[in-house]
Amino acid sequence: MRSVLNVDYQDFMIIVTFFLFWISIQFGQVIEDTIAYIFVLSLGIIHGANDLNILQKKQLKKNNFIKSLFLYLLLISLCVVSFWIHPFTSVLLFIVLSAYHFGEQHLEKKISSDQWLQTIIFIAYGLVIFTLLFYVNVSDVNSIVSNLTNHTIDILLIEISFVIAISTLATSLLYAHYKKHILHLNYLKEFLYLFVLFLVFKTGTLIFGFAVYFVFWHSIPSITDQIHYLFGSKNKHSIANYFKAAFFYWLLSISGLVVAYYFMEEQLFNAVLFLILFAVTTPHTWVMKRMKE
Ligand SMILES: CC1=C(/C=C/C(C)=C/C=C/C(C)=C/C=O)C(C)(C)CCC1
Repeated sequence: MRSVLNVDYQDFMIIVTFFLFWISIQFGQVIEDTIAYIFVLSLGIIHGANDLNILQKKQLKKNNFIKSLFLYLLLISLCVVSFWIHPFTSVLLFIVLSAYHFGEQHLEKKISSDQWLQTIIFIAYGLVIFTLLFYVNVSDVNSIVSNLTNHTIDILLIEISFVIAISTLATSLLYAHYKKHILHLNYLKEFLYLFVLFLVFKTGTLIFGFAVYFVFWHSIPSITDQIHYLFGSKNKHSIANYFKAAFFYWLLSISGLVVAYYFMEEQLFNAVLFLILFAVTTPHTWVMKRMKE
């Protein structure tokens, strides 16, 4: 039943993505980026706001929760230290980690391989998304990345990564298929999803393209999984409870961002924004992995 729900959602999302593609043709940068920021700052942030509640539910015993909280904070510190030691490497690390996280959300219910093969498939899938997005927006990506790290991502690196990612994805899926590890994967539909996303990436701005994947293909399905995990059902009551529980952390994040935006110079604000994103996504990826175990 859960997988059926999931497939229905993706059929619906392809229509929403077509609509967003239309928006990206009709409107210019200001409207696209405004829409993108509204969605990222609302649903995008909220989808990570219940991490501690999920961790607490997973670790009902108090001692275990404190251990996990410690690990959660340790992961945050590691991100900060890695950015401090070598910002460019930590940007690349962040992209690979995010690729895994996107791949896990999209494919986890469709493939039942062992952990290693799943990890490879998830990273390869996520890297296909990121390399497509970065390839068609390379100059905008580099103005952000160079502002953060004083380095740029060479277009050749993006092309090579795309070829490696897509061929790894194809061969590992073929192998998983041969081993009968594929549960519900419609190759044609998956190809169509990627194609429509590519159109949005190509016609929209970088931030709009990113927001379309991040919010509609990642955050909303993740929120529905989290609601199911936290409250056991996906009715109106559970949805309201989920948003109530997330509200405090969401407000805290938004207030922090507003204060930082007004009090920091642009360059420092960008670095802080990246660092927060990195330092929140890393433990979030770990919490989601634990939730799905
Ligand atoms: C490097 C880079 C980007 C990458 C952002 C990533 C990798 C975000 C991942 C977020 C996740 C996984 C959130 C949690 O669920 C942007 C913003 C596209 C702009 C260009 C530079």
